[in-house]
Amino acid sequence: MSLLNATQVEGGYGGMNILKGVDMAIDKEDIGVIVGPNGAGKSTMLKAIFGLVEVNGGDILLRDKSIKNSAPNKLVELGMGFIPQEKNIFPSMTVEENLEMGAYIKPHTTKTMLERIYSFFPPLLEKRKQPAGELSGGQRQMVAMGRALMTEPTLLLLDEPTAGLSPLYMQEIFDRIVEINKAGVGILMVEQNAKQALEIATKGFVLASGQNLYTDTGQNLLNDPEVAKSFLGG
Ligand SMILES: Nc1ncnc2c1ncn2[C@@H]1O[C@H](COP(=O)(O)OP(=O)(O)OP(=O)(O)O)[C@@H](O)[C@H]1O
Repeated sequence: MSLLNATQVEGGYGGMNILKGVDMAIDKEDIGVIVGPNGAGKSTMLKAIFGLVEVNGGDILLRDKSIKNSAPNKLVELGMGFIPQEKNIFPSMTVEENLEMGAYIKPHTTKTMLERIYSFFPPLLEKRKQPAGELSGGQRQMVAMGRALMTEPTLLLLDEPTAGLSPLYMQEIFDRIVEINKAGVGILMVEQNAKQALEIATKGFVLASGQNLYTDTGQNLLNDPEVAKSFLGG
């Protein structure tokens, strides 16, 4: 049984299908990375899984049950977390308030979860009383990830977690993602920093024009000359 099994997903905006039959399966042990050119439908696929984009065809199963077109709040209750690329923190609230907001469906676990989040992201403990908007880009991304982890998801969806970060912070975020995965959370993320992301990917998906072009382990995609030439900058 896959944690997530999306088959032949069609969907998009206003009746127009951006996704034209996309397949994607993720297990608990997996770090799945979606790469591909601008406009390929990478973000649209994540949003379709999280109920933010209408799915018109195919199916999306979470632990063998269809969640197609389920509302995001229901999906959070079922163990899914989603971190959008933009506006993923409340800048005027403190780091800790941001994290506490994440625990809304399980308020009784707040204290334990805060401790767990601070162990994943030590810099956040130090800055817990500061407004999140004052933090560096990498630390703000940690707040966004921490907030999503407060509900103890089993599947975490991340839309370009390293966008706009320096190479050092990028690697730090990827390292944290590996640790979160090792703690038992399946990962599916969209990345523009394709090479570095595929390094940690157990599964890589190259999307183009709303379709799967290549699906393989991250390492095999990195070693594939065709993929390297067309999608990884040679
Ligand atoms: N809210 C929306 N309404 C209508 N069309 C949209 C909307 N969001 C995205 N699109 C269109 O859907 C297509 C796929 O967009 P998507 O954001 O999924 O691409 P992507 O592969 O994530 O690329 P990028 O790296 O540019 O974000 C694009 O043609 C885009 O213009």
